[in-house]
Amino acid sequence: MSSQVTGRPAGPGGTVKDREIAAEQRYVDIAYERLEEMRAEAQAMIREGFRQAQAGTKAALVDRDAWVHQAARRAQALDVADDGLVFGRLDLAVGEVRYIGRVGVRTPDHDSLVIDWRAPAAEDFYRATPEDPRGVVRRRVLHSRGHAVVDLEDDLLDPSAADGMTVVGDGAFLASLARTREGAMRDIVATIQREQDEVIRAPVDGTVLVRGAPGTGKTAVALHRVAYLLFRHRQRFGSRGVLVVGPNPRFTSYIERVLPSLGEGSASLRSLGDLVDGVAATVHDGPALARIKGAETMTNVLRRAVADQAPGAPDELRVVFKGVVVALDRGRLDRIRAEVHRRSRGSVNAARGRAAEALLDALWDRFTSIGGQEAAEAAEGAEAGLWNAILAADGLADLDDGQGGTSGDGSPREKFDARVREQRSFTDFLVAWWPLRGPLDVLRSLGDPERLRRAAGRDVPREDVPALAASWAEGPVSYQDAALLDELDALLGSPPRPSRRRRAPVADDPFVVDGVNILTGEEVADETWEPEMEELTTSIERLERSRRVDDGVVEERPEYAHIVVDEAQDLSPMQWRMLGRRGRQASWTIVEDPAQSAWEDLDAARAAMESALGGGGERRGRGRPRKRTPRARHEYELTTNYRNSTEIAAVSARVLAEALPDARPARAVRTSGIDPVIDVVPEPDLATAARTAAEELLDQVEGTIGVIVPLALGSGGQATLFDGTAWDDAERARLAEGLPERVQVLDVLEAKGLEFDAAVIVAPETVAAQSPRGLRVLYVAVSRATQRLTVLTADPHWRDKLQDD
Ligand SMILES: Nc1ncnc2c1ncn2[C@@H]1O[C@H](COP(=O)(O)OP(=O)(O)OP(=O)(O)O)[C@@H](O)[C@H]1O
Repeated sequence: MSSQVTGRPAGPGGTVKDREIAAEQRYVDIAYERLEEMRAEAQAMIREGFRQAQAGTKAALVDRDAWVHQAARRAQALDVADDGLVFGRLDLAVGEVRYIGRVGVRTPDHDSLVIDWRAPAAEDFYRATPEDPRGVVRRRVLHSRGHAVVDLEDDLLDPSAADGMTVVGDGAFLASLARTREGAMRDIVATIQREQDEVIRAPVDGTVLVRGAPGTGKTAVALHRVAYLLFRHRQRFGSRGVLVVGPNPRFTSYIERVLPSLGEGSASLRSLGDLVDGVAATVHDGPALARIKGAETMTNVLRRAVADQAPGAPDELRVVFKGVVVALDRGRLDRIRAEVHRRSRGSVNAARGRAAEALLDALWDRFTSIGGQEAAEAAEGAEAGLWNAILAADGLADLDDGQGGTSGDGSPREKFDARVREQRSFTDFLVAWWPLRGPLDVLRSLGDPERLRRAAGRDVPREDVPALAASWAEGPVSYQDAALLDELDALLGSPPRPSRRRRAPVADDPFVVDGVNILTGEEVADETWEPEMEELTTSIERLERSRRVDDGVVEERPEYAHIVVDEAQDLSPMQWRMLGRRGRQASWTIVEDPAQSAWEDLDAARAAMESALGGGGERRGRGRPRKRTPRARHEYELTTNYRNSTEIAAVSARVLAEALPDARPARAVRTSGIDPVIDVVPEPDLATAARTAAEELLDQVEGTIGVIVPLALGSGGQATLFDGTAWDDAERARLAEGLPERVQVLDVLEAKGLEFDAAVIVAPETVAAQSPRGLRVLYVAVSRATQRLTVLTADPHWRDKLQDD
C-alpha cells in the first residue's frame, strides 16, 4: 500500500495538495458549467409557463401549472449552489467516485455529476467511519470560496484499499470550527458528523427527540433535518408546511439564513413570542410570574375569564311585546350566560347566536309567566273587535280569519321571537352583553384585580393576584402572555373573518345591523352580491406567494405538517399547549438540553409536551376533530461539543457540576491554548469593567462579542436587582454606547442558542440567584463563546468556583 501525504514538494505543479486542488477544480468547473445550463433551462421553462398561463384556458393552465412549479422550485434550488456547489467526494472500494454537493447536477444524458447531500447515495459521506467504512476508501471534503476550491481534507477510511491514493489534510475541519462568528449561523452541510446525520435522516413519522449539551449542533442538525424532509418528502411537508420555533426573535434572526442557504425558503421561522399572529412579545416575566403564567392551571383561569360578564355589559334586558314590558335581571342573565358557555365549548364568539336564542327562550318564559300572552291576546281581541265594529258599520267583511283572531304567520312564539329580534333594544343589548371579544381584550380585562380574583379561583394564590393583575393592566405583552393569548384565541374562537365571497343579502334579517351580521361579525353585502366563483389556486399563484415568503412575509397556518422546537427544555406547559394546537397531526423534531432549562417544574412541562405531541390541544380554526394515533418516538443524543474550546468547556463543566452534579458534559474537540479570564470586581464597578473587557476583546477577536448580563426584572412583583446596577434597557444601552455593532449586550435569556467569538459574563452570582434555576441559566451563558471567555464577578467565591484548581 502506498499513499501520499500532503505538504511534500511535488515538482513544477506545486505541492501534492496543490495538484489535487487543481484536479478537483477542473471537475468543479464542469459541474458549474452544467449548473448554468440547468439554470437557464429552468428559467426558460418558467418564462414559457407564465406566457402560456396568460394565454391559455383554465384546463391547460392546470396542466402547465405543475411543470412551472417544478421549474420554479428547481431554479430557486439551483440559485443557492453558487457558493460551494461541490463539497465532498467519496472514493469507493469498487472504484466508483461520487461527488456530493448542495444540489444534484446531472449531464443532459442523466448521468450524475453531483449528488444532492440529502439523497440516499450521499449518506455514506456522513456515515462512513474507519470502524465502519461502508465501502468507502477515502472521504474528501472540498473547501471552496465561491467557485474556487481553496482547500482539501481527506479521511482515509480503509487504508487496505487505498493503494496509490493521495491523502491530504491538515485539520481543516477543526480549523473550520474555530472560524470567526459573524452573527449569523451557517450551514454545516460539508462537515455533518455521523451522529448528527442519524438525526437528520431519522424516520419521518412520529417524534424525533434530540438531546445534547451546549454546542453539540442541536440547532444546526434540526435545521438540516428540515431541509432533508422538504427534499425527500416535498409533497407532504412542502404543501402542509413546516414550522421552526425558537426562543426569541434574536435567535430566529440568528438562524434565519441557514435554510435559505440550503435552498429552502418555505419553512416558517417563529419565536415563542411571535407565534401568535398580531402578537410580538418583547419582555420576559420574572421567574415568579412566569411560573404562574406558564402553569397549565392557567387554562382554568382563562376559561373563567371568558365566561365572566364582559366589562361594561348591561345588567338588565328590557323588550316590549304587544305593549307588555318583558325584562330579565342580572341574576337571570348570569345563569343564561353560564349555561350558554357550558354548551359552547371552544368557541365563545361563535356562540352569540346561541346566546340570542337563550335570551329569547328566557324572555318568552318570562312573558308567559307574567301572563303576557293572555294580556296581549286580550289587547289584540279588543283591538280587532273595535276594527270589526268599524268595518261592519262600513259594510265590509269581518277581520277574523278563523285562526284565533291574530294576524300574521306562525305560532305565537315565532311571532314573539320575530318582533323581539327586530327591536334595537334587543340587538344593542346582545352586542354589549355578548361582545365579540379578542384575546387581548380579555387578558387586559384581567388587569382589574377584582375580576382576576373571580377568574383565579383557587388556581392562583391570593397573594399573587395583585402582581399578576398589574402585569396585565398595561405594559408590553410578555413571552408567557403570548401563550395565554393563544389559549384565549382557542377559547374565544376568532370572530369570523369577512368572507372573500360576499353573501347574498338576506332580506330583512333582524340580526343585520348597519351592514354587519351581529351574530357572526360578518359583513353583509348590500348591493354587490357576487355569485360564488370557482376557486382555482394555481402553482403560479403559490409561486407569487412563496416569493413574498422569501421577502419575509410568511403566512401563519392554523396547523403544520412538521414542527421543529428548539430549546424545548424552556417551554412552559402553556407554551406546549400553544404549539400542540399547531401540530395536532404533525410529526415533530424536538431538540433540548434539560440541563439548560430555566423552567422550574420540568415534570409538568414534560406532561404538557406529551399531550402536545400526542395531538392534544384544542382545535384552532374549524373542522372536525381528527382521530389521534399513537406517535412513534425516536430518541438521539449528541455528544460532541463543536462550539467551545476545551478551555471554555472546562468552565461550563464546573457550572454544570454545581447545577446538576449527575449530568455529563459533552466532549469538546478543539483546544485553543487561551484560558478564560475570571476577575473579581467591586459590585458598583461591574458595568464599567464589562465595557472595558469588551473593548479589549475587540482587539483579540475578529467576530462577535456578547456581553451577557443578568435579567432586568421589571414590574409585577419580581425581585429587583442587587445594589448598584439595574440591568435594564437603559443600563444596557449605556454599556453598548459607542461600541461597534459586533458587540451585543444581552441578558441571559436572550443569549439562549446564540454564540459569539468572545463572551463577557457579568455577575454570575446574580444570574445564579435570580431564580431557582439560576445556575442552569448561568450554564447557558458560559457556554456561548467559541474562543474567549471573560467572567466578571463581585464575589470571590465565584472566582474560586469557576477557576481551574
Ligand atoms: N458538524 C459540524 N461541523 C461544523 N460545525 C458544526 C458542526 N456541528 C455543529 N457545528 C457548529 O457548532 C456550533 C454550535 O451548534 P448549535 O448552535 O447547533 O449547537 P446547540 O447544540 O444547538 O447549542 P445550544 O444548546 O447552546 O443552543 C455552531 O456554530 C455550529 O455551526
